[in-house]
Amino acid sequence: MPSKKALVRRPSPRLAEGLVTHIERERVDADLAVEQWEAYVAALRTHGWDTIEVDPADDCPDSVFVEDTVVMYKNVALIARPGAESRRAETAGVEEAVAGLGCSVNWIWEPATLDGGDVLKIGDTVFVGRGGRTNAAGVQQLRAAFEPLGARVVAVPVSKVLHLKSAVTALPDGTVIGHIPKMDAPSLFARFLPVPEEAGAHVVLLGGDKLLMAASAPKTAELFADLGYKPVVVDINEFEKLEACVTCLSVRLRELYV
Ligand SMILES: NC(=O)NCCC[C@H](N)C(=O)O
Repeated sequence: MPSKKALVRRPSPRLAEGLVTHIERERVDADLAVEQWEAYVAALRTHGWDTIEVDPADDCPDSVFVEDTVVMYKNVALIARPGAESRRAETAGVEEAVAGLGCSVNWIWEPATLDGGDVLKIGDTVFVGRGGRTNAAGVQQLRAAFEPLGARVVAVPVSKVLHLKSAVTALPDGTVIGHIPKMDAPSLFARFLPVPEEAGAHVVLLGGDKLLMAASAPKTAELFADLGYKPVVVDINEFEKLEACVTCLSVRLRELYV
């Protein structure tokens, strides 16, 4: 049976010191952030995901954004090398967790940098954002890791947002969704649906027609409901203050046979 496991990582007590690059810093309420994180994890569990907590990395303010530390393709866990130096210590605990789950482990090596938030998989097509966090060597190493396994890696320029998935994700049928003002090259995506809000570009596929979305994208939730999907809405505004979105808070392991 394909797995329905998801990695998550409890917020660091230093969360409020997390990086901000494209937005103004706002005060983060650490207690509220923990409540929001717990509700996010509960939403995954309610929809059938077995959540696995990676050991916390309390000294790493951004460690809750576990998506950036590893990219899954089939049963291979490619350990990222975050573009921000302050985030590099996050990967050790994640490596331990995926190895413990029986994944084959591979690594992005210096001088390459790659953040998991830059990688969007749609079937065997793997889009990778080349931007502030992922460099050209990171794109090359991603290709070298996954193309022999059957992936087609497509590089996408990203300059207006932190990560590729800050601008685009995809619906269950593979339609790419994005907020055009935040995209460099919308024409790269063959089947594309523009959404009216920046946060509307972020969905986590929970299975079937259920889409996990942020409360900050009500118009897009309405649009998706009208298209026959079922939005499952969580408030993650304390994390949004740190330039994060719903995708960043988990890594789904969908192709482990356990
Ligand atoms: N995948 C993501 O979009 N991750 C968000 C990371 C936010 C964090 N403050 C950072 O700048 O690295």
